[in-house]
Amino acid sequence: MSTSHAIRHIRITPIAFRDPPLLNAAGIHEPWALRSIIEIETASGLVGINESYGDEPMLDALAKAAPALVGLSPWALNEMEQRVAALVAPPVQTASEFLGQQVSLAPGTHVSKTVAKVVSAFEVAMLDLQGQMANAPVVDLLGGAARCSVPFSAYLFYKYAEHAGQPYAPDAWGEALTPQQLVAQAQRMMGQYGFQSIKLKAGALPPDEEAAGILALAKAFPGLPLRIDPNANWTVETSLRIVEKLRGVLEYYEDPAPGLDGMAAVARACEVPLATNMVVTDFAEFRRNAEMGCPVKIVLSDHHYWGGLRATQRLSTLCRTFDLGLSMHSNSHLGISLVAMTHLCASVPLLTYACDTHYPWQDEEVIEGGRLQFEAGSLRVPTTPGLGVRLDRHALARLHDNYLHCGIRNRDDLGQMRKYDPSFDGRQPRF
Ligand SMILES: O=C([O-])[C@@H](O)[C@@H](O)[C@H](O)[C@@H](O)C(=O)[O-]
Ligand SMILES: [Mg+2]
Repeated sequence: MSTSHAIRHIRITPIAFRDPPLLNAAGIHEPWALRSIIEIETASGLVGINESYGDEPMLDALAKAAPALVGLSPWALNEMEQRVAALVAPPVQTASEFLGQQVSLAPGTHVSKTVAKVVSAFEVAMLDLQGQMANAPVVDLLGGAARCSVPFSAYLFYKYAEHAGQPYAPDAWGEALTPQQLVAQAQRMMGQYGFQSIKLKAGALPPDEEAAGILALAKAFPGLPLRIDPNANWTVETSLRIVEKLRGVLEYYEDPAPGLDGMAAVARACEVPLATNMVVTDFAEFRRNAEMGCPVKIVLSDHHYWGGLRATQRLSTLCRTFDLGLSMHSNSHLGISLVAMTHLCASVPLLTYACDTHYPWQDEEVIEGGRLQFEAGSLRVPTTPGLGVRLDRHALARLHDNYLHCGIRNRDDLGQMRKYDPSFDGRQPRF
């Protein structure tokens, strides 16, 4: 075997895993959630792994960018970023070309977001390789642990008992459409994971019903920090009316109204700090929030689309400079994403709130040893080299087979909701 650690081969494997019928502002989760598993292999036979989005545009972008890595050292993250940007982004136009066209190449547009996602997908796998080579956990490559475990929050959803068409047996969580069912869901999740704070995904039922849900949770879990996230499905007026009902109860108010202007209008009349994973999603949007006097006070980052673990560390420095809070957003994911997030959060001194995770909603895994174990709502930061988790190849083959047969290639919560209610129009803000 060669002693060179140059990157020789990149494998991208799309997978699908069971996902419950969770309601949100867009509609409802489909029976299968998609992810991609990234493997970067060196000439010496080491394999660095990662997990990212698995929709078709992401798979196309990963495939387009993968050749850029061949021959690179796993340490060459800056070079990787440049090569990926050159392959995924179109060539930069001159000012005169730009002025003559109706196109926007400003940061924050679709292309720069795609570059950030691809860079992140490769960066984490390269950090995993670096850790194996240096015999150090990823958190040490990021400057060392500021905490030895990372707190997560219970992430509650309104949900149906089963998927339309019943593609497999119903999940164990049952229906949650009333305050009582929501409290039962929370009790079950807290009992299993020991979380110390609660987030409710809102924007699905009429807002007063969702406010009643939060008030029932406040009564059932006195003193526990609570958050609500309607994903911008409420008007400014509704947002202000509901936050008044929830006076004294919320830790923060996540994306109540659409757009940074909508959030600013809510912020002007509301004392609860606003958090977002919708209107500050890249550095250009961060700048706009700062220029507006920071109506958003808490940035919910996500290394999968902010450009990786190091980019999120840079974001944390900015948050500290502007006196903003920082925590983490989540989508349906498995253990590799969770462990990458854990290394990152351990390395960021400024982590002001427990992070989101969809993990309790998944019952499948792609890593050896099965599901990661929480202690009192927190995950211990691995101390073994790299990410500290390895691919279970049998599980990978099974989840890839799910992908081949599930028939889903892009997430479509709106289309899925129309299977239950053909008149559902997905209009936003709906309330
Ligand atoms: O999984 C969902 O339904 C969530 O609504 C997700 O898509 C959001 O991106 C996310 O969890 C959020 O906090 O907005
Ligand atoms: Mg959110």
